[in-house]
Amino acid sequence: MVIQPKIRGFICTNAHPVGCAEHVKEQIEYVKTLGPVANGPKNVLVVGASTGYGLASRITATFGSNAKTLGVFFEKEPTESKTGSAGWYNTAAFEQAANAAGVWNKHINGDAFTDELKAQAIDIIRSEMGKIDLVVYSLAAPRRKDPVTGEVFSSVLKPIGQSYTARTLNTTKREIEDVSVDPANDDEIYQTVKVMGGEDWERWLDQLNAAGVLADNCQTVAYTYIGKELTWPIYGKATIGKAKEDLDRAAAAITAKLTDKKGKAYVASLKALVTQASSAIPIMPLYISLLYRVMKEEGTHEGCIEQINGLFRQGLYHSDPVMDEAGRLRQDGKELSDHIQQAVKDLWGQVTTDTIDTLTDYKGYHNEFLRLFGFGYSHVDYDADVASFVPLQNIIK
Ligand SMILES: NC(=O)c1ccc[n+]([C@@H]2O[C@H](COP(=O)([O-])OP(=O)(O)OC[C@H]3O[C@@H](n4cnc5c(N)ncnc54)[C@H](O)[C@@H]3O)[C@@H](O)[C@H]2O)c1
Repeated sequence: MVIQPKIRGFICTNAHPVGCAEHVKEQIEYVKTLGPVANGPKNVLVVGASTGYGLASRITATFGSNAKTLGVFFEKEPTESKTGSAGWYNTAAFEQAANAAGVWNKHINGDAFTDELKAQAIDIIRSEMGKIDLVVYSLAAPRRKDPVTGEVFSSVLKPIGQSYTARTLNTTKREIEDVSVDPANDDEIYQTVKVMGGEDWERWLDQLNAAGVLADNCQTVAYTYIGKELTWPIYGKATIGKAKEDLDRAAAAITAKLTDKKGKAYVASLKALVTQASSAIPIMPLYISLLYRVMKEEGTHEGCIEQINGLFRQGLYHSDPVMDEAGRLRQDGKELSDHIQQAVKDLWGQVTTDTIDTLTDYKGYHNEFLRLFGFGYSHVDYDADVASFVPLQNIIK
């Protein structure tokens, strides 16, 4: 079939297998050019492994360290008549490259919040991998069913305390407009923490630890975004920020429980980037379009794969990693530097619908958004007939 992008609001509802393979290939090439990660991981579990930061983590572990990876994700399987989701096609391309390089890789497609999936992962680790020395937790999900009570929680992206009004870029209309978001109530805050906080990360580590499948000196990392004044009202000091604060609590709890094996849990703060998750956050399309413009001009722009390689090479596997006062690993220093934030703020005040293309890098933002779904690659023929069905050989049934 011929596959063209179908964009609905902030999401693209289909994906292109050939373009997704390009998206993965570029990241693999980047890791290879940097060479091996010194003392890198050997046996890695990546929860949220198919897109964004989790995919970049899996690629870095595989092609920077020859590590075995078990990837967990929630993706739509393609059929002969329907495209799959981007994460499925990304994984197909990843799997092909990892198999060709002779590096073990398997995947589980399902709900990572369930205890059944965790048990399934533990079985595979025990029978096929050996003890895990790195667990990457990179989930971005709108809902979570509590595995104990069965209650379903939903996350919201809302400010806390007062409503928030700001200029944003309406990506459907391609216009600058004001957006107002009402503050969350206590229940919405609670539910967001239940979904995006540290509870499930901790549960993963508890169950892995109880099963005896964690190696001595193992590490685990969960990803956060901290930001600054410009994004605090809708992120850092909003519902999602509350959930992310709970990661700090969970990191301390996990580290305490792993004392015997000298294990360590880290929260890593990463740069704002276009991913499926971030494009859903109000004002982020404008903030990121302005940030890209400013950081590209300065030559300091980075994508997921650059950020994760920085995290592995200067953080997780560095003998003296740079940490903030709360013990978090940071890769967001350049984004949060005063002069970059000030430049973004200045442009934010000036930009109008007519100046979107001159004052922001919306073109770059939009192209990167398309690439998340395998579109927007100049050397891929989007009029060509391609098979939508792409099987995964190494998927656990
Ligand atoms: N994008 C950013 O700007 C940014 C910045 C800093 C930190 N982060 C954080 O990084 C993490 C990953 O975000 P991302 O932007 O890469 O998101 P993403 O949407 O690209 O990836 C989410 C991943 O989670 C998986 N997933 C979602 N629900 C699942 C479920 N129920 N069970 C199993 N897998 C499930 C998806 O399949 C995918 O692999 C998040 O914690 C996010 O807050 C993102």
